[in-house]
Amino acid sequence: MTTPTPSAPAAGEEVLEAIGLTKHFPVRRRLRGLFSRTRTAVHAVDDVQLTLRRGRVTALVGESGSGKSTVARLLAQLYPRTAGTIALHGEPVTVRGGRPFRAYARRVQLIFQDPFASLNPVHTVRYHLTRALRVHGNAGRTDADLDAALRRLLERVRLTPAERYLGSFPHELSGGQRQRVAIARALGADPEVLLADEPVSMLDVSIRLGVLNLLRELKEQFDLAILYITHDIASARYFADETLVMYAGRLVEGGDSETVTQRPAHPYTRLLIGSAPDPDRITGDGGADVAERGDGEPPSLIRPPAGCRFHPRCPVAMPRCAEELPPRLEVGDHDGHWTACWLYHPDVTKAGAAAATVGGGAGR
Ligand SMILES: Nc1ncnc2c1ncn2[C@@H]1O[C@H](COP(=O)(O)OP(=O)(O)OP(=O)(O)O)[C@@H](O)[C@H]1O
Repeated sequence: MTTPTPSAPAAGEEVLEAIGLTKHFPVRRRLRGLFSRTRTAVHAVDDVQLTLRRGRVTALVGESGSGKSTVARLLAQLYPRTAGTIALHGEPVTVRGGRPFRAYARRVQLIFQDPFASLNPVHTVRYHLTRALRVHGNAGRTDADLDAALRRLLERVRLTPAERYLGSFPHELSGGQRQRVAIARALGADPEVLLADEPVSMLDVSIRLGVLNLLRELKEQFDLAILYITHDIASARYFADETLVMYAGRLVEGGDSETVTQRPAHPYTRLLIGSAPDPDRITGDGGADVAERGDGEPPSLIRPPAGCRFHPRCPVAMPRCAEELPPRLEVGDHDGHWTACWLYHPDVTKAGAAAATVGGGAGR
């Protein structure tokens, strides 16, 4: 793991940044469309800006299909992007396979939702961890070095005594233990960034908190920058320092987790938080799993709605919302709290204030 040195960057320092990150997946044309000039594409991610900082968890929250996993895969450089920049410590990076990819993966590791699928069933824990250590040059020179490194990794994810787990195959472990092995494997690279794509959503409710607490401890111990992808906004409040809300491929709100979850500004975030309680939730208060909510459908990402993508479902949409894309606007209640919603444009807030003065009504 990164040992703090006098020149080590301070906690909170920017590690990985996405600027205007965009991914459109081309759609294969049917015979009828072969003669048409228009190319169709799934607009999975559009113009995403985000910054991951040392020692901080950033949650990316949204319903199924909103583009969260695509953001993680783009940040991991597993997909080429359609547009935008990914910068590591301020340096734009684009890598496609080979040695540069390995060097990048040493610093930026991805953890998947399903630890069973991501671990090879025919190999033991020892094999998986040894491979990660070797690929990233952290296995040492002797067998004793390797043994010590393996033990350290398992201790870090609280799988002790190590001997009990090293010879196990994935099917011999519980879901939580498998996810801990997947986390240990990621740590084998000694990364600065962990991209955790729904790391607990496949796990039993009773063990989710344990795995999130482990990630939090690791974040603190090693000053990791963590992107936590989830559809459960309540767990974002519990676990993340900052929360970003994604709808239909675009970010619609962001700020510190307490503010975004307690004083949501965007009508979509409000809907997320106000929806029916979800029995699968990690914590008992507030928030819900939008993927399970019944009201309204996310839009087609092949022909996304003009203006604000949420306007067809929005209970307070104005004519402008269907025409113009809202920019990021300061909400004004807390430093850094922003939303992409016309309700927060100075024109609208001033008109609201005037109406409130005259009639004592109108507000957001
Ligand atoms: N390889 C691909 N080819 C074409 N379309 C894709 C591809 N991968 C994702 N998509 C589409 O991009 C959109 C965003 O998908 P993505 O998996 O990123 O969403 P998500 O928010 O992570 O959803 P989930 O929580 O279900 O994983 C979806 O409409 C999806 O169908």
